Amino acid sequence: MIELENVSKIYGSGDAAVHALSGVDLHIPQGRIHGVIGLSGAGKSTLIRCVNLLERPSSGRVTVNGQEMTRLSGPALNRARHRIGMIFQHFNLLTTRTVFANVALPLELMGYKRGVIKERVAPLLKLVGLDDKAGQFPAQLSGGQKQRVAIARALASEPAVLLCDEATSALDPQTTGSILELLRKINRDLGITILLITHEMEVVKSICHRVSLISDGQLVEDAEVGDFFTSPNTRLGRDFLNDFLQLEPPRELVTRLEEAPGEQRHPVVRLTFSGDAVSTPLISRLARECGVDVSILQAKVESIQQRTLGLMIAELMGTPAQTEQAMRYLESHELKVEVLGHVRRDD
Ligand SMILES: Nc1ncnc2c1ncn2[C@@H]1O[C@H](COP(=O)(O)OP(=O)(O)OP(=O)(O)O)[C@@H](O)[C@H]1O
Repeated sequence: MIELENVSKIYGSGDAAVHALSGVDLHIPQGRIHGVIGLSGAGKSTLIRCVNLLERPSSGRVTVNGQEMTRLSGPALNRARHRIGMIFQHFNLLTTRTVFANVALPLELMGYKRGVIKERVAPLLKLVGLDDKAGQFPAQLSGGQKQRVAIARALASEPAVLLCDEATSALDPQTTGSILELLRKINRDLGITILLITHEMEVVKSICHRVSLISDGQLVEDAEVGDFFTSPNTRLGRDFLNDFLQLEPPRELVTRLEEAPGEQRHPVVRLTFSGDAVSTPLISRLARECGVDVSILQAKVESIQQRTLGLMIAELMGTPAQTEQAMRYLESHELKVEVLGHVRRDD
């Protein structure tokens, strides 16, 4: 449905050249919601704009709806773009047009007659919950309502694919939730494939089936959302996850953490666990089987797409041999164990 093969994009040339995308491969089957997440400047906007050729890749191949976009130009490219809707962070509505006229615009440009346009726009406004706002102007709408207009406009040409460029980044959390719910409904009921870019893990967690992580123009991870949230493969992925879960050791403890282990020190660990491990009483078993006491400093359980993810920061109290055995024991039960540092035993 959406296929990027070895796509690169270089802005400028010579010393000023910026390699915004390098050798990106991405395959998104029909009917999926795929998120691309990355830090600012990683290449997210460039990637999504290469899908409908708002940016033409410097090399590589882009295929959407079975059509090789990178071979098209002029009217053929315009026709192919009608099957690809797009929404933006700042909505990009025409301020002098009413809600109805904004949604009608792509149909007017495609040469549809007024009667047909009316027939098409009315159900779209109903779908996005704005059938009572047809005569209003963008300035009279809230941010969430403006994005709903933009979604209706993007759907007017009956696209098979919807591209969302940071579509909720300008919205408050509650409005974000309602826009994500609308996108989920569009995907489910209309079967539209959605590619979205975001810097917010909450967006990925809420609606994406699969996620890619982009860093310096390269895709460094590509995983089902449940897998990404339970065991990211890269340092950057773990940073995104820890940031999202906000499970850091208490500040007071961080100042006392030392890197080196030793006879007089206890390890402080971050434990990540999912599946059966969440409901197994592993902590009490550590005491019984390894002679290690566990002081829980922070803990939380998250539910991510039918999977439960547990996180804990804990101090393991025992001799170095006992705490080492405890960590091996936890790992043998599929827990991920990260040693954050060591604190002095007599602290
Ligand atoms: N038109 C352009 N000309 C030159 N460089 C550009 C252009 N557009 C983007 N870049 C550069 O390409 C790199 C990737 O930019 P891009 O906007 O794709 O990243 P992003 O992940 O979307 O960032 P943000 O989240 O801040 O929007 C950055 O180094 C950026 O400065």
